[in-house]
Amino acid sequence: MNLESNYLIIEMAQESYTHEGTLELESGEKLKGFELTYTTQGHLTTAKDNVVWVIHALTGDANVQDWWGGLVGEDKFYDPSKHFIICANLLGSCYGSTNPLSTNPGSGNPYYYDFPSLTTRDLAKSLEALRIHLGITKIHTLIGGSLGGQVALEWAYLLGEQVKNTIILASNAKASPWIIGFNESQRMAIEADSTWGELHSEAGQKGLEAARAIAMISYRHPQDFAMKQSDQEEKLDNFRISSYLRYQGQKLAKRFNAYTYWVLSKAMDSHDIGRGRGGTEKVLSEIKSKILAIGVDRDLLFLKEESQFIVQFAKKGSYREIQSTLGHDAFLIEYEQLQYILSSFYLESNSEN
Ligand SMILES: CC(=O)SCCNC(=O)CCNC(=O)[C@H](O)C(C)(C)COP(=O)(O)OP(=O)(O)OC[C@H]1O[C@@H](n2cnc3c(N)ncnc32)[C@H](O)[C@@H]1OP(=O)(O)O
Ligand SMILES: N[C@@H](CCO)C(=O)O
Repeated sequence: MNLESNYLIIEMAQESYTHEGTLELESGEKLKGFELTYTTQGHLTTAKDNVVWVIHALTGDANVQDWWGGLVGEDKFYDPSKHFIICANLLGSCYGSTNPLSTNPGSGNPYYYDFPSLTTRDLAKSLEALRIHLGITKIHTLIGGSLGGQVALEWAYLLGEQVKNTIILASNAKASPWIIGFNESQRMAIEADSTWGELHSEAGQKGLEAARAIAMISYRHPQDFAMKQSDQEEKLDNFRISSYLRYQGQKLAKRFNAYTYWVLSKAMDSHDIGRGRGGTEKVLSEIKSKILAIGVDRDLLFLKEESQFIVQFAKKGSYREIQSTLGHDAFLIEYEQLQYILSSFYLESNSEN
């Protein structure tokens, strides 16, 4: 794609990047080539200073407007008439990038259970390969929530001066035992599915439904369920929340697979920006970009204190908070607050320059 073109691209373009070389993974395993599907919107200025790179969460994809439409799009906060917006489907994810159902060049069959384990550092490394391929030398804003925030923080460390603003929503610098515990219980649900271990794309799908139901409890706050899922009539069984969680499980299983869920939830567990680099505090203090960490007051999964911890050690860090009964998922839904927080951050940031 020609990033220098003066032709104004407002429409979203979806492309695929093929990395021919071997990706050396943190585990010591190697991925012999990989593909990343990515989208771009808007056009790069001559000064190449308007790149907004968005990183999706666990089950998101490269079509950022589909899942963050209140923030990205025409006349929205990140507007393609001003910004050059890039979003790539994460390595391991099933929305067009190399994942466990892709063909293993070693065997000619899908990887299935032989797909290598990935860390957030590996995910950042694969995005770095795409950045180099696109010739992007400066990222104005790198932004992501949850798993996307973890990958963004990792990448911000690697990028050094090449990123100006890093915005981390409902995320952390190191996976907590609480998060790993939730993910482990979800993987146990997948393992308990008798089809898990079979060699086909549908293996573990019922387990995935249960995994999503468990996850939904961690993505929302009890107040949200009390408001939306309380039964009006007196009941002994068939509660509204039960139907909600079952529905959410089925909804995910229709668009996702258990293999990718396994790989990306493991990547989330692996997250520790300090590993092998002298510790979390040291690494946070070495990140060159400004960091805005946005916590959610009632996030029960990624606690707001974990966001506050990031800015406590970052050299140029600030913290803002979303107030929401939604809990963790608020970063995907509370657009008004997000716009206010982002506007005030850029205003403050620009006045310092
Ligand atoms: C191809 C793709 O989809 S790409 C990937 C899209 N997803 C992502 O990018 C990940 C990020 N997004 C998300 O996680 C989610 O979309 C969120 C958090 C933003 C919103 O979640 P939602 O499920 O839409 O919201 P919510 O929790 O309010 O649930 C609403 C759904 O539950 C249903 N529902 C609500 N209560 C009940 C109940 N008691 N029983 C059964 N169903 C119920 C609603 O009818 C609605 O169904 P619908 O999604 O078919 O319209
Ligand atoms: N609701 C998000 C996960 C929480 O970050 C998703 O499905 O990707």
